Amino acid sequence: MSGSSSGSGILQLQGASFGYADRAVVRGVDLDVEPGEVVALLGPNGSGKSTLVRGLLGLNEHLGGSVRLFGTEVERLRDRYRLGYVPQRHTLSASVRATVEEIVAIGRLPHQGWFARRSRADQQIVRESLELVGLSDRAQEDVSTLSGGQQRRVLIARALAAQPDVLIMDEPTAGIDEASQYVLADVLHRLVARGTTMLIVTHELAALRDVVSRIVVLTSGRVIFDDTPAAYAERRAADELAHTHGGHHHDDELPARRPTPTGAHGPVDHLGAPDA
Ligand SMILES: Nc1ncnc2c1ncn2[C@@H]1O[C@H](COP(=O)(O)OP(=O)(O)OP(=O)(O)O)[C@@H](O)[C@H]1O
Repeated sequence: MSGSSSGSGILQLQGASFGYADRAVVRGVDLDVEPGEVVALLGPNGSGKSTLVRGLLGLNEHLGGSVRLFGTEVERLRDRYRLGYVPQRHTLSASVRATVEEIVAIGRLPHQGWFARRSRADQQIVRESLELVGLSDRAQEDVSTLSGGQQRRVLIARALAAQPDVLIMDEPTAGIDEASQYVLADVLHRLVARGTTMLIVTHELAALRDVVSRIVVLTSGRVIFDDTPAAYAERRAADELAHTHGGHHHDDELPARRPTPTGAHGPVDHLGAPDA
């Protein structure tokens, strides 16, 4: 990860609202993300997860509150490459004729300029990015010959090649088979080991449960939960319990439902539900 920050935080949102034209979809969000945190952003369909992350990238309207990225007001941030973005459900079109390496090298453009040649250092960073996502052996292949999951990894490598200070991923595991989801989770583990700060929109928390250090839940555009995976598991267990017993009480069922106390990275068996 490159670059120094004028503030210690990566993302600092206070009462932040984002939306389209002047319709706020995400409202009053307070969120501080520190270096090294891996935050999963959960919520039902249409709750505003993509709107929030795309708002950070300046891809929709910032309608209120304060949004600071790396200590700088979002509107004044010049080095946009510091936010690495892997968009939702995006694969590389078959109409693009390019090798895996060429796609990843696009990530170096903010550093090298459009017309400059790639330096040895650029080439080394491209190689390292490919290695991190486990695609070194496919570098010279046409991207269109890769599977959906592999293409998703190419896009992660492209984002990493820009050496961002935070990696924002919108549903990195969506629409790919379960085996590929676990390969992707391995890639994310490697990034965690390097201290990469990540904000991951996901519905498939089960595949990422050992990766995330914090869970934020959005509902109808508002943050309704922000805590550790262990606290989230406890909350879900308590909700399930209330739901199961609602009104008529069966004492003999209680112990089976009691949440297990865990650490931040402890087992979080209840996290597999698709929506928060
Ligand atoms: N480009 C857009 N213009 C106008 N409204 C939009 C646009 N994109 C999304 N919305 C609206 O914003 C709301 C939140 O959508 P968003 O895609 O942020 O939710 P989400 O939580 O990411 O959903 P999903 O899990 O289905 O991806 C929805 O009502 C949606 O219709």
